[in-house]
Amino acid sequence: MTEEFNTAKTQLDILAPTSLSGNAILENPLLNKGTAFSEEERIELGLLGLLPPHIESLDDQALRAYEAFSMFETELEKHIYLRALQDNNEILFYRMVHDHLTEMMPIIYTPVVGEACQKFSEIYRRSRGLFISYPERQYIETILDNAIGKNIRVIVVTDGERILGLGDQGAGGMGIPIGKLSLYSVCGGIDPATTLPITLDVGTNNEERIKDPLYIGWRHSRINGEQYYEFLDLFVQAVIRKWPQVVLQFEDFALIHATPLLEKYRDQLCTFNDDIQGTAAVTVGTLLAAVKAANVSLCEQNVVFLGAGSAGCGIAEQIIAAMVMLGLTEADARRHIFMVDRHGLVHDGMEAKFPFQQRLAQSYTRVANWSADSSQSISLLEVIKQARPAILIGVSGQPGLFTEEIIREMTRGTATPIIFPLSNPTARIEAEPADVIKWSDGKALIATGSPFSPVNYKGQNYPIAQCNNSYIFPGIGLGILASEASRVTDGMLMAAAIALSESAENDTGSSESGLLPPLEDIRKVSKNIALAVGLQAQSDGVASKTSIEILQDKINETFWEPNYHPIKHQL
Ligand SMILES: NC(=O)c1ccc[n+]([C@@H]2O[C@H](COP(=O)([O-])OP(=O)(O)OC[C@H]3O[C@@H](n4cnc5c(N)ncnc54)[C@H](O)[C@@H]3O)[C@@H](O)[C@H]2O)c1
Ligand SMILES: O=C(O)C[C@H](O)C(=O)O
Ligand SMILES: [Mg+2]
Repeated sequence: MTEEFNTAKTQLDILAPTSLSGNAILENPLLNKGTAFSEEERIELGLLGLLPPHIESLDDQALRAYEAFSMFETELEKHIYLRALQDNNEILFYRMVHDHLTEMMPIIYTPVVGEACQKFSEIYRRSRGLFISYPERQYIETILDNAIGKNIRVIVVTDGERILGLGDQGAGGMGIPIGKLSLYSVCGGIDPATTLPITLDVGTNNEERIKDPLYIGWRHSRINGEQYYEFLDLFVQAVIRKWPQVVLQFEDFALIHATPLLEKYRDQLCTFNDDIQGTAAVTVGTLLAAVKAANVSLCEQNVVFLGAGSAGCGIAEQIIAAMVMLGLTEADARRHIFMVDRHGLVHDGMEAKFPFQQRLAQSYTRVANWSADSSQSISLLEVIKQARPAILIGVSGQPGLFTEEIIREMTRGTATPIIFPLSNPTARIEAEPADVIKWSDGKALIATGSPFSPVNYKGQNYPIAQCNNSYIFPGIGLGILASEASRVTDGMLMAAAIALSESAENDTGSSESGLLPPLEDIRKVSKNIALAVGLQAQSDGVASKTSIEILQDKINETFWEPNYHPIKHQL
């Protein structure tokens, strides 16, 4: 056991002593240690006879649990097993995931969590987190009171409408907040007793789900418009009243709601939208590492996006901010960004639906003669031929759109094309890394949203970085808690991106993980991000000033590790 483990704090420090006894303890995943309860605890807590006599250590238990995990054949079965373990004994679950992060992260998170959301009703076993359904809106306060943890510091909330690239999964979307919060704990050291996954069940427009006799959600089409925003406001105001300091992360909301909700609430509490802002930070961080590896300047590159949605527009704005930070004027920076959506290049001669897309529209006079035919629609291929980008980012949720022709055209225009097909889960990716390597003859620098093994091409190994917001949000959460920041500023997100790129630089060359540091280092990376975020919060005036040393100590103190601690009984 490492020293880091021995000195770390656990949620049991906070929970123990307990007034519970007997089965009530074994039924509580935050308290249950199973066969690891000592003889003294078994006597004191009323557990005698409820457990087999041999007393085990956490390491012994982890060995058995890993054997059991390895016996399952499908990834979904492994997911169900790990989720059951989490609901039975959280410390054992976190120890397992911590010790086998590279193997288990894709099982509890992207991509397998996508299938788990689609089949959530079939595989449902036991309650976790809170479901707040529209018909129960008058009970919101009571529902929040019913949360198991009483000192909630981080909430991830979804309404299930845009689950990865899999669309509307209704109440099944709950898999996403559960998975994200597991990463907050294992990668960012956030005590699981202080986290809370929430699903706002506002109905679903997914016919398959509604017709499914096993569907666990409210069987009703989605509410929308004013009703929707009133319901969301009831929720957010109740959260502010109950936990005014909480970090509220919005996750996997549909395009029409994501930005308006962020704009409405970002000045009311400590909140951010992970798909817009977390994704932007991880992508800018990875891009900074990529341009360095390609030995080019970001400000001299054109950047083309496929998908002008929440993620695409969020990333684009942060690239513009990075270019401005590096010396361009904002107007010049905007000229480098080309957003291609369903109807081709977004330009001001067409009707762009949303203000956040309009802000990124190219001037039609500049691109008028780019169209291959007489229509005003300018395809991705035409944009690449004309704009000669070095960077291509896919956030369309549509598989296969980075075709051989597209990748070859990218390779024709630049020595080291930077190609990021970021759509999740794996089946939604714009192009498989192996194809991108082949079509670019090994020249492309690649990062994907879902995990991929290294590609072997002509005898050389090409590691594929996983540019997923999971590299960012655990560190942001840790930085906010440690610095007690009251808001999430744009500066804090940029600080997170820069800290990630610096961590990447320190690792590049030695790692198997390409442009980003290896997952095994994620906790160190999260601490670096947390420090940068906390310092930026202080400079932005949303956290009290301290010295770097004090902030660093606070981060280390806050950082939770999965260890057992003695539990005492209290009447
Ligand atoms: N890697 C990551 O960390 C990360 C983070 C966020 C989102 N994503 C992925 O990115 C994808 C999009 O997420 P989002 O939140 O932006 O969704 P969104 O619904 O807000 O945006 C998707 C956009 O793609 C456009 N689109 C659809 N079909 C298209 C086509 N054929 N050609 C061009 N554009 C098309 C849509 O019109 C929409 O504007 C999802 O698959 C999601 O899983 C990845
Ligand atoms: O959940 C992920 O894997 C990343 C991102 O938040 C997404 O919605 O795809
Ligand atoms: Mg998401």
